Amino acid sequence: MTLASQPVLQVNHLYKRYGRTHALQGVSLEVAAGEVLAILGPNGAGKTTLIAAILGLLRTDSGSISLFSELQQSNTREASVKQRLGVMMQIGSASANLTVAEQCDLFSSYYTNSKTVTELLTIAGLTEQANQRFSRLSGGQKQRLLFALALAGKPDLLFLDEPTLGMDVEARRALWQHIASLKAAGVAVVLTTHYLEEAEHLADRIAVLQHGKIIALGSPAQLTAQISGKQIFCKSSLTKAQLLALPGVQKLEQQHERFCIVSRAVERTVLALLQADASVGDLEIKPVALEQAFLQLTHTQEAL
Ligand SMILES: Nc1ncnc2c1ncn2[C@@H]1O[C@H](COP(=O)(O)OP(=O)(O)OP(=O)(O)O)[C@@H](O)[C@H]1O
Repeated sequence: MTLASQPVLQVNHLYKRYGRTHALQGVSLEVAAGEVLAILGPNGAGKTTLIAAILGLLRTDSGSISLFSELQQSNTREASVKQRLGVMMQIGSASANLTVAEQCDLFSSYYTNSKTVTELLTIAGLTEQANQRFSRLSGGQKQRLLFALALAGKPDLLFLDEPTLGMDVEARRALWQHIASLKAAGVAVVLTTHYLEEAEHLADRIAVLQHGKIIALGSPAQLTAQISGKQIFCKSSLTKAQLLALPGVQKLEQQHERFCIVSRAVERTVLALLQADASVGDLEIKPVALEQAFLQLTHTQEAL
């Protein structure tokens, strides 16, 4: 491995217990410069614990974390490392009484090589709201400001926890574009999201966390390829019960006038469908969506 391709973050066999709860059970992962890693997982999976451990905000039980190729102590980070990290705060942790410009000024002052207040206002799209108090902003505006503040120190490694929560579609797309340009500039990004479309759109790799373990790690295409099923879209005069009874069918949904049938034996399902209903129309077969892959992965694991 060349120096340029050294991971900016390496997590090895990380364990953390809270009393009898195993929050992290041997988590290992790496993130390279210019890579976007999405961490997905159901509530309580250990996402927040993992990110807090990486940031040095808690003492882990065992395992190791390296940042920028340097082994880190469990619950502290040197100033030189902090200068290279960007973290998007939760809305509740921002100072409600400061104005937008004051928040930008405060965050710029933490870093030796920082963006200016004007630059941060532009990133947030809040130049006109510079003198408004944080508490007066809409939910989406607050999220945009918190995103901009995370960039105040021109980070090499950026952590985004549910970055587009509460944003409308337009603001979400704009933020996605911004993340893509950071990635192109070599910034490594670790993000958590509940929007699978977001993970699919942004992430080079997705780590699926459940009960403190990584149960799947790979590109969105690799994750969906792990799932044997395919989606069959069609218009049909059969009833839902008849469609569900076709061979190989795992799941059925009605989407406007079309059905979406998830099948683990697509050829057999389609053959039986055509035999049972000669009027089938608008037939289309697609790989399963990431959402189904995610549900199947987490359910399979739950059943083990
Ligand atoms: N300070 C704590 N004390 C005790 N248990 C904790 C503490 N923090 C987290 N836990 C437990 O550890 C497990 C992992 O929690 P964590 O908050 O990391 O999950 P998460 O994936 O971030 O969940 P969510 O999506 O709901 O935010 C959960 O069972 C949680 O109850």
